[in-house]
Amino acid sequence: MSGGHAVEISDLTRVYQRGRGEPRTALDRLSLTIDRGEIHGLLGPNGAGKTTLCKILSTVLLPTSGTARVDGHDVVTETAAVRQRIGIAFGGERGLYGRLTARQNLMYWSALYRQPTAVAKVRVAALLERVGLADRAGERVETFSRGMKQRLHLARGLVGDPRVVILDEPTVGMDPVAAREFRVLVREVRAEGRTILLTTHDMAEAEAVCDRVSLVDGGRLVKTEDPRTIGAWLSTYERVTAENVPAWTVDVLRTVSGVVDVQTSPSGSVRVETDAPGAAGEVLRILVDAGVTQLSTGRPSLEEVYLHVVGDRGLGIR
Ligand SMILES: Nc1ncnc2c1ncn2[C@@H]1O[C@H](COP(=O)(O)OP(=O)(O)OP(=O)(O)O)[C@@H](O)[C@H]1O
Repeated sequence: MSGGHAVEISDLTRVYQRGRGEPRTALDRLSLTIDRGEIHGLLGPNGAGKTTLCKILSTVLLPTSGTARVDGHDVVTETAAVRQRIGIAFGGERGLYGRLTARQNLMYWSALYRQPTAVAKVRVAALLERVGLADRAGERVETFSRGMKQRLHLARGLVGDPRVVILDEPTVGMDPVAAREFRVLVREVRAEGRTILLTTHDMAEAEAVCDRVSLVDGGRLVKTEDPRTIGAWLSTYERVTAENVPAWTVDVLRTVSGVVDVQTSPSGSVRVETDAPGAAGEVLRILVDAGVTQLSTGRPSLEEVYLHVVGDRGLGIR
């Protein structure tokens, strides 16, 4: 094992140039370090640059400028060393052969890693056990549930015994129980001493599984946070909706500390967003004092909180 961090990204920039069209900057001087044995979340909306970063780290795409190192090895000048150390598992159907069995899929990947068949057989059996698919190993992958396919993806990512595992949107489309089981598995993979980079656009997932989370937007690193901070953001955001609110009360609500947005409709209904503890309580008190009787409170969605944090620029969140 080399010294330093598991992943070191410095001023990484990637510009896509399509024909004569406008160049598109997918990564913009992004710097980030990931410690060994860490589960690092990369959280961002569609088009933030997450997949581009994963592709550069796995040596299938060249950066325009800047550097990235995996386990001390440069992704551009030491591709062979990086490929030996990195495993990648995509979400969805990409890269799995539905008409082959789970075991055959993994044997195929082992062959790509040039593992001798006898060694591969032992390793594949252990991996299928590891991800809870040993009893379904001989079945065609097309019969698998979404969660089972994803566990097979993870096993595929582990075929080369990598130091760093990249999981690109691993739980997209999974039901909540399967997603929770998958996160347990991810933690077990970390417990084996591996480092995990997990991309997601789901704040709750980032909070549930990651040791640290980096928010990316428009190819830039917005900030790296402890996931508990994200949990705190979620719990401080509250929304109050009310009907038949007098106009003068709306003006008062706008002055309350912790109120970040007040939306009104012609019918007299009002929606107030708050981002500080106690602010929603103060809003309710003002409304009740003004004689408003139709009131409700709730929490905004994770996506709305995310947009507030990175700045709402109309980015498409799934
Ligand atoms: N091959 C390409 N040619 C041109 N532009 C591209 C190409 N690949 C990605 N882009 C652009 O680069 C930006 C970042 O894309 P990227 O796929 O890395 O984002 P992402 O965060 O992974 O989003 P998603 O969650 O949708 O996959 C987007 O604006 C995208 O349109």
